[in-house]
Amino acid sequence: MHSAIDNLGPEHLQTDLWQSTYSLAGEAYVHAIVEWLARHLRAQRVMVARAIDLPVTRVRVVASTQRHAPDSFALAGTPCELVYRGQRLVQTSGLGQTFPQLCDTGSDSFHGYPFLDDQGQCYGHLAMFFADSTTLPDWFDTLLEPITARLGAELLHMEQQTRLEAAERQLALHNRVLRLTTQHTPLKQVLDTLLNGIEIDHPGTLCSIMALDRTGRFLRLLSAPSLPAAYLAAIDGVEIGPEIGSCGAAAYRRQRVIVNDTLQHPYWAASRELALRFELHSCWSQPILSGDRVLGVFAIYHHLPSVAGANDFAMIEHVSDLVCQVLLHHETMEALRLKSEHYQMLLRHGADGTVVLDREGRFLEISEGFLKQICAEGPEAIMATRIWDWSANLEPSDILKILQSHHDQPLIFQTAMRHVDGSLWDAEITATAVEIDGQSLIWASARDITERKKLEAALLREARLDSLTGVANRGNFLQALQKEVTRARRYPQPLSVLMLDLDHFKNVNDQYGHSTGDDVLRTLCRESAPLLRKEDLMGRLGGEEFAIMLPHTGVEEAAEAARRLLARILDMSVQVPEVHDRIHFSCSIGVASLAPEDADGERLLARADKALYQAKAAGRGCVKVL
Ligand SMILES: Nc1nc2c(ncn2[C@@H]2O[C@H](COP(=O)(O)OP(=O)(O)OP(=O)(O)O)[C@@H](O)[C@H]2O)c(=O)[nH]1
Repeated sequence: MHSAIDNLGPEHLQTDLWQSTYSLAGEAYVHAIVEWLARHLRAQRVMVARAIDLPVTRVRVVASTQRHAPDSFALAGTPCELVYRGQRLVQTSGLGQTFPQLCDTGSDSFHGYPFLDDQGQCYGHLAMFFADSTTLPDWFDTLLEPITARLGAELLHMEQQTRLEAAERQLALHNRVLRLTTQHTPLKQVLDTLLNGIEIDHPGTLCSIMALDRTGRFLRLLSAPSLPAAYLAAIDGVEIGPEIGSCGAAAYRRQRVIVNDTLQHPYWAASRELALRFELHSCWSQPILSGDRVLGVFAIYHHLPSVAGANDFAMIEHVSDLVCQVLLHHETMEALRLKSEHYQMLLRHGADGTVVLDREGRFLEISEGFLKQICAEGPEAIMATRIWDWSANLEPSDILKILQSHHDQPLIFQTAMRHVDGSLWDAEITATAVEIDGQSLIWASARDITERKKLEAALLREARLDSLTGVANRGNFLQALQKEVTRARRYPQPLSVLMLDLDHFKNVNDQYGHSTGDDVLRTLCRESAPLLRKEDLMGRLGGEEFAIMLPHTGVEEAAEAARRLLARILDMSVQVPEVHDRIHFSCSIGVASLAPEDADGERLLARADKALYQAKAAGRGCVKVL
């Protein structure tokens, strides 16, 4: 059967076409042509479509006379598939037999016209379906030629327009994501924004981003705004491997893994149930790489099996590059944040007090530890002071010298510091020159060494004193005597020494016990002390033998002092616990004064010892002078 236009002349049609479309362009023109053809040819269905991607497997319907026509359809098994080989296709009858999937449509005849680009590649087509077998007259082909050329041009223009708009949207999204990233927006929010934008721009897609964890073995979910929560729970923490789904495999292989049909692909063998349950029939995964390092995986899912084309690959690569930048930025910021938190923690909670000072001694930072050390309640009042307000023994000029000197190594020194109430504490200061933000500053830590100092002093004292009696020990006494001999010679000044030895002390020990003997030694020293001047020094030379150094004292004076001391000693007594009685004791004393022939202190001491020997020989309990 011929078509309805046989009754209309080409001139009439040409005029009608011009009237129907002269003011139209773009999509409106395409729609008008489709309607015009359907009306005049009494076609069952007229449609214009364009290729979605290359190679062409699906086409998008741009205009159709069929109500509720799908947005797009797969070419396989349709007469349109043949048009995309680049040639006009006319089947005047028997369409249902040639293309069984069209049986139900009631179409018997098909006329298809390809739109070809410069390389002869078909990028769109015009299709007309007729319920009856239909042949179009040759003159109609001539009439149609400029129409198909214009349709093709409009399609190209629309395509460019669409691409331009998509590129603008992509750029806007890209900028938005980067802006959010630099504004320190939480990572999930940045990635959600990106994936939402992609899903709006690519209807039917569901996106996800997963990060490879520290072990490099497991993927952790970062963002997937549209995928079902139960599915996400199932894949969060998935281990990577050469054939573990799309994402696990992409991360492991460091290559894009495109699974067009999850129910068929071997990588999804173990997850088929999951894919079925959530109707996820395709999954394209792209590893997010920074050099050799895998940061994570970007994935796009579809509810239908979907073949990825060149445009999809370009988009996937663009998105994963962007995500890579976002993740690296986040990683850097996170590392900085941690570092700064560690420093703040050290500054706040370190046992040592820490301050940051400028080179003029002003406080820039004060740690909790330092506030505790100076017993201050808060930093406010302290910030207004200068570091030397807290030093007890350094002048501001000394401190300025330290602050302004250029030292490569930390400067460590001990100094006395003040508490807020003015009392003192000992500090060991470590001052380090640091460069912060281009400014040359001093980072100083103060350790409270008050207790350590006390301990050191006690140890020093112990090392110089006799542990039983508390008077100077032999070494300390001899050292002091030697010093005094030197001084007495230089100025010159008299100097005398008493040698003192308890009489029959062995008997005390034997009779009353060693502890009573100790008590006698302690009593002797303790009760002799008030008789000595500040500059005098008593020392225990050993056992029950003592010496007393009397600076600025001549022999007569010394003998007098010895006699006074002896009289006092004879009065001394100690309690003997067992006998409930006190016992007395006596001693002998030898006196010698520094003479020109005394080579040193020991020599002087030897002469006093000689005098002591004489006192013992003279019956004890007396003073002898040499
Ligand atoms: N309790 C006590 N006894 C000491 C200590 N050091 C030495 N002695 C005793 O002092 C006594 C000294 O005895 P001797 O050297 O015989 O002298 P002495 O008995 O005092 O006799 P003369 O010096 O000759 O009067 C000994 O019994 C020592 O054990 C001490 O730290 N504590």
